[in-house]
Amino acid sequence: MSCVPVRGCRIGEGRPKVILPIVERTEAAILEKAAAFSTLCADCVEWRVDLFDAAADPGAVVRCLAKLRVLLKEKLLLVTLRTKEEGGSIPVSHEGYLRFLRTVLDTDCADLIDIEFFTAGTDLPALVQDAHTAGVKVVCSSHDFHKTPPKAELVSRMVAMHQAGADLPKLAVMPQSRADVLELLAATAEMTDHHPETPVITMSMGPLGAVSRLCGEAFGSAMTFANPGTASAPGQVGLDVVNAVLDSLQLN
Ligand SMILES: O=C1C[C@@](O)(C(=O)O)C[C@@H](O)[C@@H]1O
Repeated sequence: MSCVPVRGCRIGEGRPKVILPIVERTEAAILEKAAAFSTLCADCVEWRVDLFDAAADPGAVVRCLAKLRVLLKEKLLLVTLRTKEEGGSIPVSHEGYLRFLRTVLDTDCADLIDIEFFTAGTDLPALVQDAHTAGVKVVCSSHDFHKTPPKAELVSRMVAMHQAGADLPKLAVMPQSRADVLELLAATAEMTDHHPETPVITMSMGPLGAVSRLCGEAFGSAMTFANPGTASAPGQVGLDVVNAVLDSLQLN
C-alpha cells in the first residue's frame, strides 16, 4: 500500500494511525480536550466542527482552529464538518459547505480535511486541488448509518474518490448482519490488494462492526477512530483497548 506522509506521520504504512475525535460544543471545552489529547497515545485529533455551537460563525471557527493548532503540538489535526445528511449535527447548504472548506484551508492550521464525497459532488476535484495547494491532505468520506452497500459498490466509491484526487478515501457503514461486516472488510482487502496506489480508511459501525476498527493493519484500513471518553460514532472502542489490540495485531 502506498502511504500518505503528513509531517512525521506515514499514513498507510505499518500500524494504523489512531484518531481521537473532539465532540465538545464550546470553545473552552474544545481547547481543554485538545490540551488533554495532546499527551495521549494517538496520532491525530479530529475536530468535529458541526458539534461546535458557533459552527456557523467563520470568525469563531478560525479563532478556535488557531488555538487548537498550538495546543495539539505535533499531533495531526483533521477538520471535519459532518453534514446532517451524513450523520452530523447541522444542515448545511452546498454553498455553505464549500465556503466552510475554503475558510479552513485559508487558515493554514489543518493537516487533513474531511470532504464528503456526495456533498461535494462535482466540486470534489476542484476542492481537492484547493486543499493540495494549501498543503492539506484530503480524507474523502461517505457514511451510511442504515446499511452496508455491496462490496462492488464500496470499492467503486473508494476508487472514484481516489480518481477525484483524494488522498484517503474513507467509508463508514452500518452492518445489519455479520455478513455486512465481512462485506466491508472484503472491500477494504480488495482495495489493499488491487488498488495499492491509495491507502483507505474504513469502518463498520455499531457493536457488531467494532472488530473492523481493530484489524486495520491486517485488512488495510490506514486509520481508526478511538473513543477517548465520548464517542463520535457508534461502536468506537476505548483508546487504551485500541492501542493494546493494534500493538498485538502488528504484522511486523
Ligand atoms: O467519519 C468519521 C468516522 C466516524 O463516523 C466513525 O464511525 O468512527 C467518526 C466521525 O467522527 C468521523 O468523522
